[in-house]
Amino acid sequence: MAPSGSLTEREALSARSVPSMVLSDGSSSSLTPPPISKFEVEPTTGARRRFSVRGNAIVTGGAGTLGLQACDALLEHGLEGLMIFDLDPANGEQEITRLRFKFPDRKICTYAVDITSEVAVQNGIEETLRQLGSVDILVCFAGVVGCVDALEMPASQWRKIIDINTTGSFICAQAAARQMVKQGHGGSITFIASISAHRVNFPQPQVAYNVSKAALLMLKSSLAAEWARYGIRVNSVSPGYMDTILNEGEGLDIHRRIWAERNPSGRMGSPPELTGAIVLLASSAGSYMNGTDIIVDGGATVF
Ligand SMILES: NC(=O)c1ccc[n+]([C@@H]2O[C@H](COP(=O)([O-])OP(=O)(O)OC[C@H]3O[C@@H](n4cnc5c(N)ncnc54)[C@H](O)[C@@H]3O)[C@@H](O)[C@H]2O)c1
Ligand SMILES: OC[C@@H](O)C(O)[C@H](O)CO
Repeated sequence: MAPSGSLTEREALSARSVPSMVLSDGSSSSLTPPPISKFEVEPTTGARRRFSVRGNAIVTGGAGTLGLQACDALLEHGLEGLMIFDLDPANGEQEITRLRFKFPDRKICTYAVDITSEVAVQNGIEETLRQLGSVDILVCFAGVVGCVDALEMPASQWRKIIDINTTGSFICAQAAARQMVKQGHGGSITFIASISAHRVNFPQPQVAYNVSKAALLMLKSSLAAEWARYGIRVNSVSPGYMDTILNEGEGLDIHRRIWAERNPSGRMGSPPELTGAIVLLASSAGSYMNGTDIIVDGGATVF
């Protein structure tokens, strides 16, 4: 507790002296710091839990394997309300019911939405506001993969992968950020890229997927630069090969062995192992993280 008459930490931060910058024409300009999100604890406040997640989140692809794990972890760390956007939320019905039992005091909603449609995403934002009252966090898991030799790939398949993984993530980020700007207390946006954004996959050909995820890294940096003035942080997480349905199926057994062998950790990742990075970026512990990418791959990209 601050002694009487002294400034509280937030007051001190708002009242901190604004540095003066001398411009090239000799005049001077004041640098106005962007607002600190009301959901983020100021860096020097030690008493509060640094990894607590506050406010309401939209998780796209939240009915998928990694998205569901992330929802669980965000709720575990204090998330107040959750809206899952997914093409088919029914796919995750059993797990979503389990989350409702595990966190009976939180509001957990779903909305069937194709993230490539601006109208559908905007309708989803409005439904989120009706159900939860605000949009403070967005995590974009919705994505698809396609393993096709580049010489054989029809342009329609290329377009579909780019449209969902890259353009769909942009549409969601733009709609959420517009709402965050209106609310006036910032927010956190996290894209799910991949090690495929950093390295070409081996042995499977995935040109469109690799390009779609690499584009997300530049999208993240560009939006981080544009939206920091509103207190909105934009980051990404790049998972390596995780043990999920996306990486199961006919012919993938040999791939799975190769992916494990080419990894210094000697194995694929388990879905909960991705959640630390997601919670960090959404929580007050990540309050100075903006425009960054966190690789969670067991070391696959060191080679
Ligand atoms: N599993 C991995 O090893 C791995 C590695 C790196 C990156 N990733 C990325 O993580 C994300 C999630 O992967 P996952 O393994 O959980 O896959 P998943 O298939 O289990 O989940 C993806 C979810 O996205 C939804 N979706 C697809 N298209 C959509 C659209 N147009 N609109 C709304 N929702 C849509 C699906 O219905 C599904 O629920 C993907 O973006 C994927 O590229 C996964
Ligand atoms: O790079 C790994 C992932 O992005 C993805 O799971 C994989 O490439 C799908 O086959």
